[in-house]
Amino acid sequence: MIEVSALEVRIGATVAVASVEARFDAGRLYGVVGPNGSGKTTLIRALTGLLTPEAGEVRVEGHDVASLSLAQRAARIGYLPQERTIAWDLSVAEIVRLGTKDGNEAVVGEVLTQVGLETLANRGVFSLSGGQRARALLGRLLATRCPVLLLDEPLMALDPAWQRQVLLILKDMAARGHTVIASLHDLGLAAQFCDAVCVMRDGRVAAFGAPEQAFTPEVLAEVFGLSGELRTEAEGLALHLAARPL
Ligand SMILES: Nc1ncnc2c1ncn2[C@@H]1O[C@H](COP(=O)(O)OP(=O)(O)OP(=O)(O)O)[C@@H](O)[C@H]1O
Repeated sequence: MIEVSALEVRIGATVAVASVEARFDAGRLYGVVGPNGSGKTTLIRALTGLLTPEAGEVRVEGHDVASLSLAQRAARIGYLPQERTIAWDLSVAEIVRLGTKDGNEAVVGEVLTQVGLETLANRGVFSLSGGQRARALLGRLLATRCPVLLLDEPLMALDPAWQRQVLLILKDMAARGHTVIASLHDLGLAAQFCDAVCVMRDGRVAAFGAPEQAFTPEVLAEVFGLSGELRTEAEGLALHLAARPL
């Protein structure tokens, strides 16, 4: 569980996150959404403790994240950064193994299957496609088995089937009791898969709650500049957006 109170983060002269109050419960998948520059990455980095806030507090599993050592944070928080950089040409299995605490081969095998890379386990990551590399890094995160999983744009570079597959994996991790928070740009997928969404606008939380409560026509218009509505259909929630931005 993560509790955020009165959080303000400045980057240089920019107030990137302001007055954020939020609670992210274990066992749920949260989507952090918002236009470019609205503060999603900054919020996620503040939740990891990598950014020191100007004001406010982030409590992870009951502990002020700022008071935790790096090792204590690493035991509690798994983080997939937006930059998918890998410095060395390790094999896919070695990348996933880096996420485990003790090189647990059963976990490595399970995760390789989850991210669909079991047949590429021995391939060097430099020879992978962009989406395969993204899935290898996701595998490293999943292998941590940390109670809190923070993912910055985990669907970036993935094809439509894998975007859905990854959201199903994240839902499954939430069902296993993890607190899962992912920044997402696809509002339709966020509505379909997330238990709750945190809508960011200019560094502030514009709406927070179940997709059907947060994605109102007003929020879609005012925050995203889009005309649309969320409908409940046989398949679940479906977001219908007009082709043209407002
Ligand atoms: N290193 C930096 N120096 C100055 N300003 C920054 C820096 N990093 C971020 N910002 C500013 O902080 C604000 C929030 O940025 P952030 O990256 O958190 O947005 P975001 O919602 O993740 O955007 P995107 O959807 O484009 O990834 C923006 O106004 C951005 O320009």
